[in-house]
Parts: sequence; C-alpha cells; structure tokens
Amino acid sequence: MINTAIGSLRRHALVCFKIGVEAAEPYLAVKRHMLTDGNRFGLILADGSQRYGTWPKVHVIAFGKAACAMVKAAREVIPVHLLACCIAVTNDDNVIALDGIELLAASHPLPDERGFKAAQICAEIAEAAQKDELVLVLISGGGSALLPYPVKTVSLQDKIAATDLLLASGASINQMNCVRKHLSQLKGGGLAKLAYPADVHALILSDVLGDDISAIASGPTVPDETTYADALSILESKNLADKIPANVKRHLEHGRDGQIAETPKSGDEVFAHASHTLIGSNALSVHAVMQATQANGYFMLLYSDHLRGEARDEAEKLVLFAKKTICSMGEPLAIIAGGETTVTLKGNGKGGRNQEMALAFAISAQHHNLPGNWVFLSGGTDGRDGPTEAAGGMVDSGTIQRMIAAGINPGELLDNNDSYVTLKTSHDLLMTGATGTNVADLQILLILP
Ligand SMILES: Nc1ncnc2c1ncn2[C@@H]1O[C@H](COP(=O)(O)OP(=O)(O)O)[C@@H](O)[C@H]1O
Ligand SMILES: O=C(O)[C@@H](CO)OP(=O)(O)O
Repeated sequence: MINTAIGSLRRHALVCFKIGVEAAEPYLAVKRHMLTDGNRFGLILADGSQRYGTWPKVHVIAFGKAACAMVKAAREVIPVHLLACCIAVTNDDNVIALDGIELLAASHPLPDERGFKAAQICAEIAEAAQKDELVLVLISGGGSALLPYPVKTVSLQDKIAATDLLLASGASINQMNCVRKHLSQLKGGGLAKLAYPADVHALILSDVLGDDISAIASGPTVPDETTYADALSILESKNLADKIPANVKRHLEHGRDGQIAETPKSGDEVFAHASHTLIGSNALSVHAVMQATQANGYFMLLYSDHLRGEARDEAEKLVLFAKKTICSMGEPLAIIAGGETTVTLKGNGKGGRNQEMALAFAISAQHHNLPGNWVFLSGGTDGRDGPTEAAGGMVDSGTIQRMIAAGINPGELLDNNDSYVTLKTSHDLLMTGATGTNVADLQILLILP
C-alpha cells in the first residue's frame, strides 16, 4: 500500500518529469521560436527578443532524428507565399509522412547512399539561396550520419569505413565529429559556407551533453574550432591512423600541411549572416523541471546539471547529499539533476541506467536511513531506458518493503543488473512510452521531511 503523502509525491514527480520532457519536445520547441502575423515570418531569439524578417523566400532544411516533428512545426508557421522549399532527412525509424514536405529517409548510425543523395539536395538548396533570403536549418541529433557529404577526394564508402572504425573505438561524440567535420563539405560550418551570402538561422535541439553547438550533428552552420591536426591525433590516440582508408588519411594530412583549406573558424566572413538558437537540451529540460517543482510549492535545489558516473555510485552520493540537506530543512524539498550516468554490466539481468539508479537509490536510502516520505524518479527523456520498454524507475520510501513482501532480494538483483524485473515487482517502473525527443536523463527527488 502506498500512503497518501507518498501518492501525492509520486504524482508531482511524474508531472514535473513530463514538463521536463515537454520542454524538449521538438514540434513544440520549434513553434516556441517562430512567429507570424499571417504575412510575415519571424524568429524568437535565444534572449526572447522577436525579429520579423524581410526575407522574400525561406528555404527549410531539417535533418536529424527529430526532423519530421521540427519541419511540421515550421511548415505550419511559415506563410505559404514565403516558403521556397521544405525538406526533411531522418532515419527510417522516425519517418512520419507529412503533407507538403519532401521527406527523405537515410541510415543511422552508419551513413548510406540515400543519405548521400539527401545531402546533395540539401547542399544544392543552400547554394541556390540568394542574398537576403533565409535558409532555416532545423538540426537534431543523428544529423552527422544522416547527411554524409564527403569532400571530393574521399568516397562515401571510405567515409562509412572511417565512421564504423570510430564508432567501434569508443571515441566520444566530440572526437567522432572532429574527424567527420574534416571529411565533409557540409559539417563544421560547411552548410553556412554553401549558403553564404544568404541568411542562415539554425534551430538546434541538442542531444550532446554540455551543448557544444559545433558537436551537435557536427555543427553544419557554426564555426569549427578544431583542426586537421586534431582529427589526426584523435585517430592516432585510437590506434586508427593505419586502419582508416588511405584516402581519408591522405586528405587529413594534406589539410594539416596547409594544402587544403581548414573548416571555417569564428570571425570568418561565411558566418556574417549566420545565427542559431538552442531550442531544447538537457539543461533546458532540467530548468523546466526546477521551475515546475517550485510552482508545486517545493523548496528546490539543483544537485547537478551534468550528472555522470556509475549509476549506483551516483545514487548513493545523492542519498547522502539528501540526508545532509534534510537536516537543515523543514519544508517539502525537491532535489533535481540531469545528465547521463553509465552502468558497468557485471550480471546478465535486464535493465537500464535509470532503472539501475532508481533501484540503487532505494537500497541506499534504506541503508543510510533517509528519513521522511520521499520519492525518487530517474528517467530517460526518450521514454526508453536501455533495452526495455520502461523510461526508467520511480521508487519511494515504501519500495524496499514492497520488494521484500513480494519475496525478492533487491540487493542480489541489483548485483545482477536486473533492475527491470525488480522494479516491475514493486510497481516502480516509469512507463511513458516513446516521447519523440532525446535530451538524456532527468532525476527528481521529492521529500517531505
Ligand atoms: N541490464 C542492464 N542494466 C543497466 N543498464 C543496462 C542494462 N543493459 C544495458 N544497459 C545500458 O543501457 C545503455 C543503452 O541504453 P539506451 O537507453 O538505449 O541508451 P541511449 O539513451 O544512450 O541510446 C547501455 O549503455 C548499457 O550500459
Ligand atoms: O549527429 C551527431 O553527430 C550526433 C550528435 O548530435 O548524434 P549521433 O550520436 O546520433 O551521431
């Protein structure tokens, strides 16, 4: 039985989580950053200011896993007489047929010929845009693989081979994309360069923690501060310098030796008419959750907006932090975090990093006698945690009792990375279904001391 106090904490946690997810919902996020009076089209910039344009034509290029939802919003807002073209490139899983939009499917995470053709079309649109027209670029994660447009001396097959090696090497997304930018005509500011001197504005949904704009989909519209030498040293550090196709290595070496132009850097003329707005990210979702808990009457503390580390260790640290904090608080307390933990798999159970963190939190809270009624939610904003249909877990101060009453041993199951079955038994799985967005994970701890 869940008591009424815990019941209302659980309802609040769920509502706040959903508000965090909604803050990153691609369709809504794009709509929040556009305006029209029926005749003109304008943008709402990051600082909240409104800017109506005098663009006679708007060319819309959307790519990434959220391209369909983003382009749908743009199509609904931009007056038809201004819309020159509307193209969306996404991966097979995320294709949604839309009226009036040229929709192209391509492969992710390894590029394919379809992506190459889509990239050619996008490049042609950018090049054809005239001065004083607007190229509106809607960017979401996955864009790097979906729009492969290798430099002329590197074939698509060679680029696929290089991507494959990098994916398998454990390279970070920033490292991967440093190399991809230096093999591409579109990435690392390439799209802005092609569109110049037309105006370029990008609405960017970040799937990269820390929101390095030039890493998201390899930053096609923003300056790239990395170099050919950086790309080569990344390949060397991963022992790939002699495994990548010879054409790829030669291109990077020619670049390093100054025989090929660098990717455009900040201050470069090609960015004179280029701007962007970050419209969704883990940090923005964390912020939305923080506001929601305050609106619900909680005293709110931000624990971390870049949570990283082993899920179970982070759970214990959070328990200890909460215990220390409660001592000095008499009022309802919300402790908020966002980020992406990891799980080192040791067992053969089923689960995900959020479910593992929730289970570990419940065990650790009991071990450290976390007082009062509390609820802890850890969920993936994409609604899918690991290879399960749950988004994560939501545990409370009665969770361990429910598990024991059901005859299971939570500690043993955690050791087997079996968080899914364990939380299912205590009715603590967080089930939202796929959400259509992906800005990493959110953690919400609500406490009535
Ligand atoms: N039994 C398990 N328990 C906890 N985590 C797991 C388990 N099985 C897989 N995982 C984790 O799930 C992660 C993949 O989850 P997923 O939600 O698909 O990731 P992403 O959101 O990064 O695409 C892997 O990094 C792996 O560590
Ligand atoms: O497109 C990309 O470069 C990255 C980051 O935005 O996403 P993914 O990990 O899906 O390749």
